[in-house]
Amino acid sequence: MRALLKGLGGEKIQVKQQLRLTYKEPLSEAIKDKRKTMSMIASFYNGKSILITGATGFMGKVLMEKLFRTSPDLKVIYILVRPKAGQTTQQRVFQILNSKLFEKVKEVCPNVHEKIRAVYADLNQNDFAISKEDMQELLSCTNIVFHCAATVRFDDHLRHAVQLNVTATQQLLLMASQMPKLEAFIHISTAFSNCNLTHIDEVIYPCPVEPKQIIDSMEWLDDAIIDEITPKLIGDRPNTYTYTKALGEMVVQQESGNMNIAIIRPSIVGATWQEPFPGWVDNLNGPSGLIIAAGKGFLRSIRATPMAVADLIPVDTVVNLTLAVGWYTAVHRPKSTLIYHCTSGNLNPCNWGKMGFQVLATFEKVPLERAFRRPNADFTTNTITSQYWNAVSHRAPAIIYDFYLRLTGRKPRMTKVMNRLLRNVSMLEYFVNRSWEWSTHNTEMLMSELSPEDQRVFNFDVRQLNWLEYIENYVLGVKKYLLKEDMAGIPEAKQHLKRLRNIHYLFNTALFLIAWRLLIARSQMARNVWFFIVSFCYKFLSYFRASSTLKV
Ligand SMILES: CCCCCCCCCCCCCCCCCCCCCCCCCC(=O)SCCNC(=O)CCNC(=O)[C@H](O)C(C)(C)COP(=O)(O)OP(=O)(O)OC[C@H]1O[C@@H](n2cnc3c(N)ncnc32)[C@H](O)[C@@H]1OP(=O)(O)O
Ligand SMILES: NC(=O)C1=CN([C@@H]2O[C@H](COP(=O)(O)OP(=O)(O)OC[C@H]3O[C@@H](n4cnc5c(N)ncnc54)[C@H](OP(=O)(O)O)[C@@H]3O)[C@@H](O)[C@H]2O)C=CC1
Repeated sequence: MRALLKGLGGEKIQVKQQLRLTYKEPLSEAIKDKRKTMSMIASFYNGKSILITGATGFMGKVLMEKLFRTSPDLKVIYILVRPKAGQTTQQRVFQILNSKLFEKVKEVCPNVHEKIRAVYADLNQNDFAISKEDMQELLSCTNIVFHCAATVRFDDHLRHAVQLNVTATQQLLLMASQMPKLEAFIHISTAFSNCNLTHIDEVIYPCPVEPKQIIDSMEWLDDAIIDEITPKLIGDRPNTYTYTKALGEMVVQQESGNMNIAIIRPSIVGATWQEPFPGWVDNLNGPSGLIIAAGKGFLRSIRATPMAVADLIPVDTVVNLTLAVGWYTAVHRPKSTLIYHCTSGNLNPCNWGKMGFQVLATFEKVPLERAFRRPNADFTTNTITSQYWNAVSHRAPAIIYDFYLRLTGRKPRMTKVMNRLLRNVSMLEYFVNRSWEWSTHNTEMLMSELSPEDQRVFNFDVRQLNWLEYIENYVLGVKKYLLKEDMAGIPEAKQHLKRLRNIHYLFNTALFLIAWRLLIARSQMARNVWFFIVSFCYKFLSYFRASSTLKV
């Protein structure tokens, strides 16, 4: 019962008073009734002080938005922000609050700017470079911590990846352990932290070298030695990102003390499915960059296994699960650190073939503006054909285009762009040629613990996801929110694609004629074939003309 009342959070006192005044029936019945009509999770966050790291990131923004929209009476959200790209922390917050993503929030929570407190912090620094006063406030007031900040770059130097994904996590846990009002600490990891395995359970798998040893060694090893030992340390993982996220989980386990901690492991996080509106996305990570590259006609072929599971998960689904986990961890206080897989493959699988097909089908209807070539990408499954297509469909057109730019007195750039794209694609290939299985017992258990209202408001049931619709909205979202293209430009974009098609036909015909001309100039055999074809056509035409004259 206490847990239940705690779960009612901000409305706790109000509900108690109401019950005392009006009812004489047992409390449990009344609360059961209340459960049916109100969101326990939403009311839990009302009145709370919440600390979010990584709030300026893709997932962090959606997390804040949902919190403000569903729990407008929350006390404050502290966000750890650093200045970036010439913007102060305040300017960055201002920009986020004034973005399209936050339009609905402003209606529900008009004083949102008063409830968000940007704390200057750099997670790469000691004590995060947080001022003494700010630190004091954070330590004494915080109820819930959501740790989303990370470096998600696959090619990050091990030193930097360890600093952010391991050391900063350790420091944040140390901070959290000094928060007297802390109710839950939620750590966002990745489903790919153990991508060296094919079946992944909801447990922490230890890495051979202890995180503490890695953290210590990063302090005295120089970059050259780190570069040399990196492949040995990461072992059969594909990059420093997945390796350091696995170390981060070990740190969480080791430093958990008696805090209520949970770990969430999302798979490939994509655009929003439903909330606050479908298709919202604002960065190039995961599939988004490749969707643009395909839509603009740069990407024509990718080495991928069409039948491999595309374990995409919409960002709003991840956020709903995260908030439900925050509530459950604080209210039910599980004895051990629970791990929640936020994946789609085992409940509602989609494969890369289906996804690629739907991406191209959407571009047929809604093309991107100023494409380099027509969107016409395909999957290849082996390295040799992939290299062939890279040469023919990627590098050759780039070289020809650069030649054209030079001829017209402009600076060549396409070869550089193409090389960068191919490098990026090669880093993602590991993930599109394999399938994984994640067990989801904890996530399913949590779903069954939610009231019908919570299941609706904090929906993380991916079985309800219609992939074709989702992918179409994703592509539209990439066009609208990421590339900021106007839908009014679609007829012009279609016209541009028609021109590109005509140029393509013209180019191919010219290429064929030139090749043929060169061939017949050099080979007697080609000349004989040519004369045979010409005389055959001539005879056929003469016969056709003669027979049609006879009929008349
Ligand atoms: C049958 C028909 C078939 C048809 C077929 C059709 C096929 C066609 C259909 C195609 C779709 C279907 C297939 C999809 C496959 C998807 C696979 C996804 C797998 C993902 C697995 C993820 C698993 C793990 C999940 C996780 O747990 S991890 C989270 C995910 N993590 C990542 O996904 C990081 C990856 N990326 C990097 O690691 C770095 O990106 C790196 C790569 C090193 C590059 O690095 P670099 O070359 O430096 O390039 P960028 O830094 O990206 O920047 C470059 C420039 O863009 C700029 N720019 C960066 N941002 C932004 C931003 N916001 N806004 C604006 N600009 C930005 C930046 O300013 C810079 O501009 P500039 O400075 O040049 O002016
Ligand atoms: N996106 C995905 O596909 C997946 C993501 N995840 C996990 O989800 C979490 C969030 O990812 P996502 O939102 O996509 O990532 P983003 O790259 O969009 O966001 C990363 C956040 O971390 C912050 N950050 C990075 N370095 C520092 C620093 N030195 N000091 C302060 N803040 C810093 C960034 O701040 P700034 O804006 O200043 O750079 C940003 O707010 C991560 O833990 C990631 O591992 C897990 C699975 C898949």
